[in-house]
Amino acid sequence: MSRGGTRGHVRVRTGRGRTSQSVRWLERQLNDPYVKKAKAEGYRSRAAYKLIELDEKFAFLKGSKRVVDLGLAPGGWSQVVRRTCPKAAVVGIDLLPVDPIEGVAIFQMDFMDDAAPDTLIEALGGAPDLVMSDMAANTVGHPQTDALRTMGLVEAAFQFAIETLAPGGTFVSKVFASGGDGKFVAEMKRNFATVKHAKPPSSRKGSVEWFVVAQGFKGRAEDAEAE
Ligand SMILES: C[S@@+](CC[C@H](N)C(=O)[O-])C[C@H]1O[C@@H](n2cnc3c(N)ncnc32)[C@H](O)[C@@H]1O
Repeated sequence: MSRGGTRGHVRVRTGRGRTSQSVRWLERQLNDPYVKKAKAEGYRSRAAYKLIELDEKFAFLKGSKRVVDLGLAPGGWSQVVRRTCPKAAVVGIDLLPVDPIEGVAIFQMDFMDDAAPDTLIEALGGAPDLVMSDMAANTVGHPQTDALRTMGLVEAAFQFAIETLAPGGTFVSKVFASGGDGKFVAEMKRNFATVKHAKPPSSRKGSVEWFVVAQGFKGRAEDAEAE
């Protein structure tokens, strides 16, 4: 390993001078200021700063009482929620195992499993006021397929949000490119008072990820009829 260039960036060299994909990933991690910041501040992932920056812009975390974290591994977003709202009940789900986080009920299961929504809501003990999804499908290296697979997760997360959120609640989700087709955006606008897209500074420029922040859930018609 040697230091190259005038900025003191770490360069990782492979034996034959060929830079493999994993070496490029390692080089990027070593040089990433958000990775260093996360380590210094005790966050498990640089992703934590995406939520922090979105909250600085849209102010949805403070006052949250029940929060769902979809695709939580390794746990940066849940840590941010717990630090901002220490009294909030938080439930998270991921395909991967996650080390315990105080105050967070963690489920290792597929969110697409039919039992997932009820499992999460039962553990939360009531309607969430914030549903967050940072889920991303494993990439297969074909950009259009990768985007479609992740948008499938986004749509499932959105469906879950509108079926479970308390009125006035917030849905925050990673989306690919500009956030799906016009029909999907229209559906979000029909259900929330405001729908905004943002790319926080910590989201890598080369990444096609964006975030949608939908605030002021209008509630379900059937709930209004039941009152
Ligand atoms: C970008 S990471 C989340 C990072 C996290 N927000 C943090 O702050 O540490 C995306 C996660 O989505 C999870 N994921 C993808 N598909 C899923 C599914 N069907 N059910 C549950 N989790 C899923 C992946 O396993 C991965 O851990």
